[in-house]
Amino acid sequence: MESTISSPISSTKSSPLLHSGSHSLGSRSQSFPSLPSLPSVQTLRYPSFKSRSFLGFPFRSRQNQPIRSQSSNHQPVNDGFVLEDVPHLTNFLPNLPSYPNPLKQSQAYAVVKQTFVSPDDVVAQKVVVQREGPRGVHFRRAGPREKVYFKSDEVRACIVTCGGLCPGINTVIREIVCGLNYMYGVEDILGIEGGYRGFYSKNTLRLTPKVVNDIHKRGGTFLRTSRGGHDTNKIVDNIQDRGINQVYIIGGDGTQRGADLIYKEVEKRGLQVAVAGIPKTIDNDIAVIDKSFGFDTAVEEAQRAINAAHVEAESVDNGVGIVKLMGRYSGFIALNATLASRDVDCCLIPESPFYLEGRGGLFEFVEERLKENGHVVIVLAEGAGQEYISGEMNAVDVKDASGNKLLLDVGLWLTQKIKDHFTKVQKTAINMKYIDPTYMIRAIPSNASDNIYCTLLAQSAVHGAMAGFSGFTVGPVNSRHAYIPIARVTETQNTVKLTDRMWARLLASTNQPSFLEYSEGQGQAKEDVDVINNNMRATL
Ligand SMILES: Nc1ncnc2c1ncn2[C@@H]1O[C@H](COP(=O)(O)OP(=O)(O)OP(=O)(O)O)[C@@H](O)[C@H]1O
Ligand SMILES: O=P(O)(O)OC[C@H]1O[C@](O)(CO)[C@@H](O)[C@@H]1O
Ligand SMILES: [Mg+2]
Repeated sequence: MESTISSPISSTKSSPLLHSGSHSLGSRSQSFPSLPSLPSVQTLRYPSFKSRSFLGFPFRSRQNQPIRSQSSNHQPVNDGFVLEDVPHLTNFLPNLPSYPNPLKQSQAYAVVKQTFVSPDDVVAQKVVVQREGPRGVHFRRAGPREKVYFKSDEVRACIVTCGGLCPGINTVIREIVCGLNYMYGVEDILGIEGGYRGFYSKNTLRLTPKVVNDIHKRGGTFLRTSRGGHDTNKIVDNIQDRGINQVYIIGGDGTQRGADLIYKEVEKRGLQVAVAGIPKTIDNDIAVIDKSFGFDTAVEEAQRAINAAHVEAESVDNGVGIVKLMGRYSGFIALNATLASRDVDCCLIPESPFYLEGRGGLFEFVEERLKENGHVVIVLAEGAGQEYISGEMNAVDVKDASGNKLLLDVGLWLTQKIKDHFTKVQKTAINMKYIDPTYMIRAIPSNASDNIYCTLLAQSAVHGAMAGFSGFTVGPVNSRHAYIPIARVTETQNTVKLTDRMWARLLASTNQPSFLEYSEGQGQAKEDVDVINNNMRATL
């Protein structure tokens, strides 16, 4: 079992260096077999010196000298190291046998200098650090391990895809199948059809490299998908009944929550089942990882819609082009598409409340741009301005089968508002072109760089499962693939931080209003401004 990172503290059973940390991960309460008496925590803080020498991270300054503390005792500045580790099957199956990794014999890895990831390799969550600051949170580096905990001919793997579509799902499916087969000689791979409910309501598909050979060229998911239908007990019963021992779960935050429950139930039942999550979401709202797959493809596709809106708007008098993009709670697609395009005058996202009337409002801005350029292009994320629309329409909350709030159409609402303002208030005719490419940007196949990214994710997930890790999500953290505890990626949602430089870059690029200005009597309701300010505070 890969326990080397843990071993320096194995002799310090009651060490204060062990802590449950701010990310104490609830029920993941098993210790590693080599550390039978460790407290039931997974988040470990290491002693500065031990961790430094043991982990082989000589802490060096730019002159290649060990960095010394400014303070009196000249200890190397190397404390505050935290490993947020993922569970391993041997946590609850301590006698599980291990085997040499068959990759040793693989022709693909024949000339690789270092076939296996060192058990000591970790990935830092923060790469911008202060010289004297704590070393911070780390995750296990993803990749093949020297030992595996499954015999290839005893593996029965399954793959399931849940939630909304996203470019690249088929590439991930393909590469899990090919990775298992070509790297580890696994032949028994099942596709679960139609999301979580497919475990107990549908027959399985047999997946081979031949069956999945071409699927990456198509959008969507070869296995189909669904929302709702997560019944942990029924799913795990089914996993058990079918003799499945590796479960690959591709999906967004909801799916990963479901995967965590599956892992916990598997652990409770003491099953030798590796549960691996592969994060998928077009909204890029999954925490910890750098970026979700398919996001770049979607942003690229969004350019076509923005370009069309711009061409239409600039070809007529007083042309107003509006493009609605996906982004339920996070405006990353709109933000990135705007920054990439340069044709956008204003970008509206859920994280940044806006207002229409009065000084600093959207109407005033549109009027100015029309005067200046004769046309204006607005990009908005579907989750933007929801509070205003539902307030005006007295809308009741409607949810989808997974419990996600169904959004009101902000694109249509804004289109109407702008039209009304110009015809009724300004008495000016405008030429409105509204484009809604929301599903078009996620239903396409992934581009080249997303395809490569998907391949890495799939192979990392396969290596992790074969190595006996379970209850993990794989993903890039500062460009290095890591195994992250599932609960860690679902505890928060990744959103655009208005206080980060990226949003400032966008404002600097479009020169749009920040909607933070309020002047009494200018039409903007005081309550709306309070909402804006509260939201701003929340992002700080
Ligand atoms: N808290 C939860 N616990 C267990 N299962 C969940 C939970 N939330 C969602 N699920 C299940 O996960 C699946 C997908 O969830 P959801 O529809 O929210 O999409 P998602 O995975 O978040 O992806 P996306 O939001 O990118 O479309 C559904 O089958 C749903 O039942
Ligand atoms: O596929 P559905 O159920 O229409 O859901 C659409 C939602 O899914 C997402 O694409 C996330 O997967 C959101 O951007 C969007 O709000
Ligand atoms: Mg989701």
